Amino acid sequence: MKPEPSKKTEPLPLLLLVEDSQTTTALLSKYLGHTYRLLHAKDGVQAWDVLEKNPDIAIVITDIHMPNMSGHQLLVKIRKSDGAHHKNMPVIVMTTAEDNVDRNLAFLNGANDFITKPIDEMELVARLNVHYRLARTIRELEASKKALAEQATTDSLTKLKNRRAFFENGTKAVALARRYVSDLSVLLLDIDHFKKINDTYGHAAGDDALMVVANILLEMSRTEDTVARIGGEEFALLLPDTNRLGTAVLAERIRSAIEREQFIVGDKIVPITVSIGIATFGVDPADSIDQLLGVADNRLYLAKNAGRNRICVNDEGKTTFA
Ligand SMILES: Nc1nc2c(ncn2[C@@H]2O[C@H](COP(=O)(O)OP(=O)(O)OP(=O)(O)O)[C@@H](O)[C@H]2O)c(=O)[nH]1
Repeated sequence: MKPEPSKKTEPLPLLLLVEDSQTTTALLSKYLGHTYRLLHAKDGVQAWDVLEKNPDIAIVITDIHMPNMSGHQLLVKIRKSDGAHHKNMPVIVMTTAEDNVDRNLAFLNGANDFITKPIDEMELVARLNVHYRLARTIRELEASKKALAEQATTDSLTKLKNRRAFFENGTKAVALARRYVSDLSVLLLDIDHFKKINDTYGHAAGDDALMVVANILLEMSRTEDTVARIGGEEFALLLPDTNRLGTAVLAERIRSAIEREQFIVGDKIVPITVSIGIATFGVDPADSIDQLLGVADNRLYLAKNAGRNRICVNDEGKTTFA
């Protein structure tokens, strides 16, 4: 009846027993000591303290009537807590067989199950195991859900945000900038003659070059910016609270940092340069993230046509606002 740990080396799960009677505590310790590592608290107040200090507690079994803080009050506190871990903790209450009022109240307060006193060892272990396994499965499902959501918005090569995440964040950012009349800019960057890097040094070297550019972009941006790879050798930055002057300064800083980077393939230093177009919401004729990126794309095209390795900040092909 042991709760099968998922790996052989995994320690026994941690169980918090909340009980003021020494006799019951001794009995349950005897029943459960082989299958769980036990922590003990004499009332709800102590139990809460132990829970706060031990985030790896996997399951709680609690008496109802205790001094200071009852099992009911403890349950309410657990279910109302901020951390998802406590909130979803399996809690089993101990009641007497005839105590259906307490039992029903415990369920209303968020208990997962109950066990009646006098306690039957087999039943106790079986019920604990069911709830332990269920909670573990839920945790695993939640972790894979989180990982899948992360994957859906991440570029697999550079680990930057992907095109989808850029447009999702961009749509929200445009709505915020419109509502609060705040600054919002985009910066669109394309590696120059990237095909030549691939053709001359191979696809793996091309991938390395993409990583180099990605890392420079991450280093030079703020945490609230979205840095995305939105195409093969095309990157876009979403810059909240950044006006067109600030964006032009950042664009030039990025261009020059990439130009200075010593990108080495084998024993050769391979120069990488980029062309950049920028656009600003509320200044340029754009009502949506698609249109904003469209304006930046036209300017990127102007930068390419003007000879590459340059930024373009307006429709006249200027490189600065000076
Ligand atoms: N290594 C590598 N290459 C890629 C990846 N995605 C797209 N590419 C290549 O990127 C190149 C893009 O070439 P082009 O669109 O002609 O542009 P370019 O050579 O950068 O020329 P300009 O943009 O005009 O300066 C193509 O050779 C694609 O095969 C990738 O993930 N890894």
